[in-house]
Amino acid sequence: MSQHPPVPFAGTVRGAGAPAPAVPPSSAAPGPVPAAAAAPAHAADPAHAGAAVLAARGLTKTYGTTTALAGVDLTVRRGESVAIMGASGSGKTTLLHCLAGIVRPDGGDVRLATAAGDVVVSALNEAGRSRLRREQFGFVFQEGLLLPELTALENVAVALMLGGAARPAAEHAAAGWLHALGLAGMEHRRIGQLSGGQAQRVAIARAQVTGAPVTFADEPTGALDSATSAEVMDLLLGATTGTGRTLVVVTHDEGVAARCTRVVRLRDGRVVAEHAGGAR
Ligand SMILES: Nc1ncnc2c1ncn2[C@@H]1O[C@H](COP(=O)(O)OP(=O)(O)OP(=O)(O)O)[C@@H](O)[C@H]1O
Repeated sequence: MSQHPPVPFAGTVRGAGAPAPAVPPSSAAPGPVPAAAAAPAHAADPAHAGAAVLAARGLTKTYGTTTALAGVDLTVRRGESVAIMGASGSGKTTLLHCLAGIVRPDGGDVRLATAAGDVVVSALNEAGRSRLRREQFGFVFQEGLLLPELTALENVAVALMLGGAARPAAEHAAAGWLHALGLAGMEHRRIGQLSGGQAQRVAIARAQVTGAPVTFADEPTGALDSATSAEVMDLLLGATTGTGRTLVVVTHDEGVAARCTRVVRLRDGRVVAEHAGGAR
């Protein structure tokens, strides 16, 4: 994993307008619910439930002489939580990065269904993929994506501000998510002043505040103890599939996979098994 340079929020391409802040899940603790907030219309639309949101066909990726992906087909449906598992080096992170438009595959393609029509993610240039990542995807990684010099509130609000939202509206929406995820009172702490589990909650809030239909998580609980890990997974699932959105999670943890609706197992860059997870 350390060899990847994931920078999901890099780039300065601006969308046509500010993204609408998403509403925290209603089951979460009451809080200052963001005004005029709504997830994208298609995110929880029953008419779209179960429809393919991401489809990868024949994905290949090599690094020098190392084959990371050797022809992967994978369809992810709206509202699913898909766990990608496999031994170290089997290609999990590379697959996640290809699906999310962080790296371009050498061969095959990735298609994303959006409200505006299908997008061939793998055919976009870096600017297009950067914009897509900002508008369509949320990211919860084990490390490195929260900005340590910013507060929890600023880290969440920046996801909206990168899309053009005004600071007050972005901070209002961010506060709603932080409150919903149990971080009321910690809004103004810097990331280094939070525990690992609290920092992951900030990452979840940032991934959800834009209403992104698909969230990608890479070992989101890898650095957490088992009790905190269960809490973070509860919150991550509640914020994504709990509101009709979609989660793709790379994990070594069978406990995390058991919470998902589907498990995909990789070996040597190929899908070798696929089965329902415990959540189905
Ligand atoms: N940027 C890179 N440069 C060179 N080789 C790479 C790069 N990224 C990944 N690889 C190689 O591609 C293969 C797949 O890596 P990947 O990180 O996708 O595996 P993984 O299943 O996520 O592993 P882990 O569980 O250890 O994170 C590995 O052999 C890895 O060393």
